[in-house]
Amino acid sequence: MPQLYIKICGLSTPESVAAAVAAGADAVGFVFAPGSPRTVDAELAASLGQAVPADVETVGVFRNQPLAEVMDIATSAAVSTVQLHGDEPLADIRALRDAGFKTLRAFSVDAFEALPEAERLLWDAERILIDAVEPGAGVTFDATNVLAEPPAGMWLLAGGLNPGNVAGLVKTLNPSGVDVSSGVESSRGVKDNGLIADFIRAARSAE
Ligand SMILES: O=C(O)c1ccccc1NCC(=O)[C@H](O)[C@H](O)COP(=O)(O)O
Repeated sequence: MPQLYIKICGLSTPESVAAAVAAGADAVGFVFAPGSPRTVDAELAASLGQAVPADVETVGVFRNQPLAEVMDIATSAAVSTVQLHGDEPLADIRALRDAGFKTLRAFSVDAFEALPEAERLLWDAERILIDAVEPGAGVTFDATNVLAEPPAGMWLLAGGLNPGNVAGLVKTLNPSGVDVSSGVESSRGVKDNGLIADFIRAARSAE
């Protein structure tokens, strides 16, 4: 079975990027969606990304921004992967892949459950992330329905994960990976390097 994919999101300092890489993260996320306490600009992300080894993905997180703006920022920041966290269509994901980016499409659990069967089958071929309704808020959601009908392809679980609950949720829901932001912070938007290491250790203990 492939190793659990672990993404640490919302990084904005060289220290937290180094902590995530040293602890064995598979991906580090930079938020480009406006209005978040974690928002960084392309220049800062590009400089943070220089310390990231090639086998660790650098993920730019966007929400309902025009595709041209996403391409422009992702290119300037030199991220390997684009995560779309709004209502973006499959066509945007395909355009980004054609442009050379790896992709990750986030759905709130509500939006995922509301997808018509035919559309859900299309998304099964993509890497997707199932999140709480408000991204980056550290809130968990009722996973009963996800458990009843989990995505068939590669999918990450997010939403209120922390070092104390991640192992249990991985064992119960069996996602391909996990994504965390608030649960590894000492205060909103401020990463705690000890919690980052604790989270990755706890997640790996469930494999
Ligand atoms: O982190 C944000 O502030 C954010 C803002 C706008 C869109 C997406 C955002 N984060 C996306 C993530 O990938 C988070 O890691 C994910 O929502 C989990 O967050 P949390 O519940 O805080 O662990």
